[in-house]
Amino acid sequence: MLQFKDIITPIDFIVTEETTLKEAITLMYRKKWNLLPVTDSSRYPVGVFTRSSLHQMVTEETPLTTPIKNYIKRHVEKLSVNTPFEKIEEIVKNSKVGTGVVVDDQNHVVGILTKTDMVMSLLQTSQELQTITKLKRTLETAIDHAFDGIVMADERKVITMVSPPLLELFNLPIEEVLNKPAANALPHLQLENVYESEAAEVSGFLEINGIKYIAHRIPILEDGKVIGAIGKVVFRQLNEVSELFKKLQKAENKANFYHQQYQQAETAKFTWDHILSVDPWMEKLKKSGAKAAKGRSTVLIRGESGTGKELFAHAIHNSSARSTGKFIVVNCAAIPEDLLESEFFGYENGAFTGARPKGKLGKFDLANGGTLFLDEIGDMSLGLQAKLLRVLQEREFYRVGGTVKIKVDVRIIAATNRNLEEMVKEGLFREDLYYRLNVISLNVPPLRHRPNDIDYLFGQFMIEFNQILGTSISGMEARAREALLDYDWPGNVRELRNVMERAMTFSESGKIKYEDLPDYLLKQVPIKETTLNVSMVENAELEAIKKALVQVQGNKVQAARLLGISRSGLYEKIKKYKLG
Ligand SMILES: Nc1ncnc2c1ncn2[C@@H]1O[C@H](COP(=O)(O)OP(=O)(O)OP(=O)(O)O)[C@@H](O)[C@H]1O
Repeated sequence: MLQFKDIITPIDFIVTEETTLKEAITLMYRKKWNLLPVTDSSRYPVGVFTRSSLHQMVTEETPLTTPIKNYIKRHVEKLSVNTPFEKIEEIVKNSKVGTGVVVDDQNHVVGILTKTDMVMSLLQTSQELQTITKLKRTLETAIDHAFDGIVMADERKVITMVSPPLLELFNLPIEEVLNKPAANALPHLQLENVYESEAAEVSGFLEINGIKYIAHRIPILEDGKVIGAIGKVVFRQLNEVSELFKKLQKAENKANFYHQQYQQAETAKFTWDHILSVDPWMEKLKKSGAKAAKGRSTVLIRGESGTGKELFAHAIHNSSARSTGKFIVVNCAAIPEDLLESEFFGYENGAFTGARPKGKLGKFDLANGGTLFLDEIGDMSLGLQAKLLRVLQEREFYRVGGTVKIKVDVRIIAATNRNLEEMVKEGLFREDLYYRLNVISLNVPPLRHRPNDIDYLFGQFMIEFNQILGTSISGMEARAREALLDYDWPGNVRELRNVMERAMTFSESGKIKYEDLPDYLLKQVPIKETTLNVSMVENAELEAIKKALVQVQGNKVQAARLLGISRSGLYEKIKKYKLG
């Protein structure tokens, strides 16, 4: 009779509390395991080191030489090597973890047992079992609960069984797979190969939706004839551990890395294709931006923080005639007031104490022949506004402490999330500069006004973060999705991106769950715009009003003019639709 001990994966190493992070990663990577049993020197179990322990150490940037002892999970899911075989089905069904630690009679760790191990051994030893129905039921239970994807085909190369994780990975409904020829339903797996080769094989790394996977193809042989095939698709733990390993080696700092890279490189990294959206208004805005790019006029990009204003600036530069020139970013709010002038115009030798002896080039010099992106222009002091206006008018300037006029050919793109008109009224922003900058104005709508984008961006960021983080998240629970759609995203796309990154880092199950979302987001009382009972015509009207308000930054007089209705008419509608 088949026993547990016949199907476990034996261990040929000892991991103790003193094992270092580096050794643990190397082992997990080499063995392709998602759990290491930790023992004392006599092999008595003391805990387990899991994928999430590893994740935590990497995220905390723990040095590679650190012992793993403080990151071990002390609760060990133990299985006796003498467990009767009939209990397998029960264990597969009830165990919450995908991998158990196997101990012998003396409580020594002798191996580990994964659900996939069980399935594979059951398949290979099927002839030994007498009752076919029992085998089938056990097999189905195991397949349903296996962590990896499993598929079986019969002698006609038709699929007879498939596991849920595999369907999830390829995003296929079961009807399109079960009882269909393997070559049509799951062409990427190439299961049909083994009917000819009669030998088991393993694919290289394959990829779908940013998730890397490996396909094992195993022929089922009877009297030298292939009577079926089994495909095993390993993606979850393998992917995560190997990606983490690679990432650690490169000492890569995920998102920050990309951000710094594009900020420092002085080139515009993004094009129109990087501005992801399915919103018709955004599409229009991208077209207007592309048109504006062709000229040399100043462009003013407006919109709330995190809506993608900087992306627009990059894309304009990249699709302009000066795309081979530099793209220089200045965040007007981030530079201390007393340094702003020299940042912009540079300084001559010895212009002030502490200045470098050779002088310094300013952003206008650097951007010559290219584009200067002035982010947060609304935060610039009045004094500097006057100087900027002069450069924009005369296209020449003096360095700080300099006497020679410098001529430059720079295109200005400015961005702000502040209400410049109000600032002009309050005397905080120069009116003449406002008109100079506001030649072409693009108003990027906030995310809450483009609900279809919210859903679309989840999917796109999921693909991107699967690649960056090395995770294999294939979807989102309905409840989590609802919570995210209900939220009003004050931080716009930047916030959505961060929430996705966080949720994908914390997710343990291959799907983003409600619990993976930050608390502040769940506690917010949703804005119930959708509970308003409006007809289709009214809905169109509501949309038009919302768009007009976004376009003019909430200025109701301008919005009414844009819509061709009276101001009081607009106020009435705002009240009706509860927009105010
Ligand atoms: N449509 C979009 N598609 C993909 N990514 C986007 C989109 N809009 C914004 N992002 C991402 O959101 C983040 C914020 O974008 P960006 O810095 O361009 O916003 P911003 O409006 O300039 O913000 P701020 O006003 O705070 O400077 C970036 O990581 C950017 O890549």
